[in-house]
Amino acid sequence: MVKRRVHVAAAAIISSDGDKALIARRPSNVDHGGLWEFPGGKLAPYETGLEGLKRELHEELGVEIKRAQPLIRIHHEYSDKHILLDVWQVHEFSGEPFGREGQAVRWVPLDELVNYPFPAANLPILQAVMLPTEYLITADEEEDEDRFDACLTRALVEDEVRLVQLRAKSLDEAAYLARAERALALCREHGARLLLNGDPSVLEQVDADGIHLTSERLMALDRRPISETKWMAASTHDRKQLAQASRIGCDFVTLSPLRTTPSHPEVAPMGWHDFQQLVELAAMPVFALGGMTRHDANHARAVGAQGIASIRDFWKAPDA
Ligand SMILES: Nc1nc2c([nH]c(=O)n2[C@H]2C[C@H](O)[C@@H](COP(=O)(O)OP(=O)(O)OP(=O)(O)O)O2)c(=O)[nH]1
Ligand SMILES: [Mg+2]
Repeated sequence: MVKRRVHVAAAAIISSDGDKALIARRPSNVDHGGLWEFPGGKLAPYETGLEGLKRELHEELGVEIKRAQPLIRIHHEYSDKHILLDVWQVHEFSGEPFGREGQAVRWVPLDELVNYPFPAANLPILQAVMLPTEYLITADEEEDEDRFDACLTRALVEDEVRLVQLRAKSLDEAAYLARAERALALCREHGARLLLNGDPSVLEQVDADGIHLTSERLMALDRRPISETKWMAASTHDRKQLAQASRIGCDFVTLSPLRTTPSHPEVAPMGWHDFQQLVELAAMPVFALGGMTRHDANHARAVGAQGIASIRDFWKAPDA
């Protein structure tokens, strides 16, 4: 049997304070009935994703989209069909949403979305909704602890970074743990999440929000090494590593190098075209890495990425 291919546009509508998303309950008599969903529906012939989404949100909720940005595209095999979920983040709309088709509609705090039953294809959408567009990676060569704290604090306060990876391969274990505790305190103070780049067991010593695996660690694993209550990210560079990240259940990944960087001058950059092809295959949010700055975030989103990851663009002393 050739499976039907269905292209669906769906919306993560975010409240103006940025804290909640609007979800709806599917009627009990349709497929995935009774489960919660991001409002939207199937595209009509010749409609683009955004055109279809505008029509669906008008029909289902009575709202008009004013500003929207691509969030994530997910290909998912259901037993009877292949579905492409083309998800947009809606930042501005007019009208007061209500269930025009009689469906229940609810604003839910982002970190409570996981408590609602969604169709199987939706897991990466929940991760994408919870993640910011920028991922700071701390500078490895940083030796002075006061300067480290100052640089991290500046990025948290001035750049409003909310997702941080502590990468410090040159430190010995005791120094790394000490730096991790301080970084965690600073991140907590500013409402940011901290992932530790290292062996997963490091989470037993520092209660950070998750782990970031090197591509080498990623490829050596045969299952998820930490509980679902922590985040797990990984560094990837090609299709094989992306497939492995998906197999062991990474919540998100970085994909690099997009451009040539001073830290890896010998590695050939993939450029936006190849990057886009790889992201389309990925089953989780992907951050573009390698010569990226905040100015690249919109472009990264337009080709399907969650956003950008960078060391250099965020790592500056306060007076620099
Ligand atoms: N809208 C939406 N559909 C989802 C989500 N997750 C998911 O697997 N789906 C699936 C369920 C359906 O098979 C398909 C969407 O179809 P739909 O029933 O919303 O289509 P529609 O609004 O055009 O409704 P209809 O005119 O066909 O009745 O995508 C989601 O978060 N939102
Ligand atoms: Mg629908």
